[in-house]
Amino acid sequence: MADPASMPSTDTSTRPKTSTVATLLRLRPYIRPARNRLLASGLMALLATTSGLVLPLLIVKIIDGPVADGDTSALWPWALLLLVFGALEAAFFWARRMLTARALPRVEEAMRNALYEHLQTRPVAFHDKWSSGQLLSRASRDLGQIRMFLSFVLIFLIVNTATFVLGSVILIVLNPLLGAVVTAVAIPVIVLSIVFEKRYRVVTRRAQDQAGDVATLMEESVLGIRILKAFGRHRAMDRRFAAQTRELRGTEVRKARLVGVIWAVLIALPEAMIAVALLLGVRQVADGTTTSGELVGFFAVVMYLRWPTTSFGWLVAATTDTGAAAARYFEVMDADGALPEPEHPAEPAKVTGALAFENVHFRFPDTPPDAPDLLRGLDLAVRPGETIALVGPTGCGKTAVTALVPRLYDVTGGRITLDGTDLRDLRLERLRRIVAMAFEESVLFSMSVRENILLGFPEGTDADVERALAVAQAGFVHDLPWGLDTRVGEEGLDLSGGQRQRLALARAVVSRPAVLVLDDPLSALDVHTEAQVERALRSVLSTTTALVVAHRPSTVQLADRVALLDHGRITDVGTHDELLRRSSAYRHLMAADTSRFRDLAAPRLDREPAEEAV
Ligand SMILES: Nc1ncnc2c1ncn2[C@@H]1O[C@H](COP(=O)(O)OP(=O)(O)OP(=O)(O)O)[C@@H](O)[C@H]1O
Repeated sequence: MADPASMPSTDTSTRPKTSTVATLLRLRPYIRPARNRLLASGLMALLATTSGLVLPLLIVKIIDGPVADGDTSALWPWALLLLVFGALEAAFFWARRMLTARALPRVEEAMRNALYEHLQTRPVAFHDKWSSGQLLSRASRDLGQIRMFLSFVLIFLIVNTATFVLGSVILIVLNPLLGAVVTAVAIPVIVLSIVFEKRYRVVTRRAQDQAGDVATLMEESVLGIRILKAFGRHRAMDRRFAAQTRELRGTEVRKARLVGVIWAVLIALPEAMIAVALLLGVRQVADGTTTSGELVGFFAVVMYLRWPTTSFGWLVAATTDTGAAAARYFEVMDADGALPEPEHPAEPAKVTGALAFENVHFRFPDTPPDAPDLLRGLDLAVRPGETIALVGPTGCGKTAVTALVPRLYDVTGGRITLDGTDLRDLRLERLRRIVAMAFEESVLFSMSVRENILLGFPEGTDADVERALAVAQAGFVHDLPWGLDTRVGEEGLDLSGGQRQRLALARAVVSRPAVLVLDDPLSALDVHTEAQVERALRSVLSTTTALVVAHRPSTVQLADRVALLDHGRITDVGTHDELLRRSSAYRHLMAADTSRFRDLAAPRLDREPAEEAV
């Protein structure tokens, strides 16, 4: 469970303040494969702008030449040139788009794949801390923003700046005084953009985080829709969702206001400068210090520079949005804490399955410093082929103990050994092939039944699958519309809790693992199906070392011995009967179910198991 204080939150005040440029520069490794295309695309954009800038110069020539002389026949070559440069501008723009059209989705794909791989390799502790909505919004919205920036904003930022510089040079050459007046606009534009970027950065980051929170709530509400409906809470959730979207809207409006202000200023400033230049220019024509052709040409260039100038505010905003999106992306990518792999991994030739917990201490990473460890010197030895039931009061750490065996978490003290080898000396991949797990909550993926069962054992055959199905008493899959090929999981056929649990059990046993860890794996089964599964499971457990979290006496029956977990330690180990005799704590735990347990000691299997709805 994540501690709210340590959750990635929408509070932007505590984050390291890396500049937008520094953050964007971190995109370089991803852009590298598309670098040549991006450069070529930038070149095309520059050529397009240069071709466009030639057009006003041609107009000067036409007005001062054929138009002033009244020589219509001399007009044609100029008109043709106008056409050629106009066509060139269009062709270069087309080439620019084509160059980035294929390359940039690849950059986005590479970044998304890197993020996915990173998430897959992060330890469970990382996922405890991050909400799925925040991760989803980073993988979708933020990466989309980065692609938009690379395909459009970055190029125009460079090209518009280059156009402005080139255009300013032309203006100053055409008319130094008017050119100086018009290009002086760059100074307030730059100053205002810097001020704007600083303020906008905070707001855009807040908006992106709030969008992530909205995604989280949306996802939780969709996944938990049955619970919300059953408890009649959908209206309350509506209100909560509306409150979050209202907050997001407020931030978006603030963003829009900031953009509106800078946009208005960046339009008004050049217009004011143009008005001043126009007055001065008309006087110059009247004085005869410039020709009307030169004045028209000058203003044609000025008009050409309007978009690069006015778009600057929008481009700065989009760049800042992207800086914040990239920061959010790298926040996830920078999160480390991966379980360390051994430098010199042990390579046991044969695994017998002797599992030993030696003075194990454990606390979840986000446990407050003043809270005691969850496991406080736990000792337990499981012999090869033995099944131990782990029993204890709710919340005492049984699930935590099981999670330590496949190293979903690492012990914080002591060690766990397999055939005498510290688990941390085995490569994770090797360890997770030795240890198979079935959790109480059985998650199935949107894949076929076969793929779900062979998830951790892809080389398994249909015979392996059939054997696992028999152990898990999951023959019902053959009655599904497409048998083993039926798609289940979120996008597939809905299965009952008991059916899911049996598939999860089949997934755990299919590879005949040396060590089997089962966290209350039969909790969703009716008593008769449970008894059948137990009978079939016994054959597997006779050859496998197993640790089984048991809440019900019927599950305890599977075990050779029972370990009682209390206050972070194993307080007693023995057979069920021994513990019933000597441990009042155990008797207390089992009391509620003892009568049922006695019944199950000789289960009546002559009746048909209750049917579970598909
Ligand atoms: N990811 C986590 N981060 C922090 N604390 C956690 C996390 N998971 C569980 N806990 C806490 O650790 C304690 C032990 O949890 P655990 O699930 O191991 O207990 P359990 O004995 O399996 O309980 P139950 O019998 O109810 O399944 C609980 O107090 C729980 O709130």
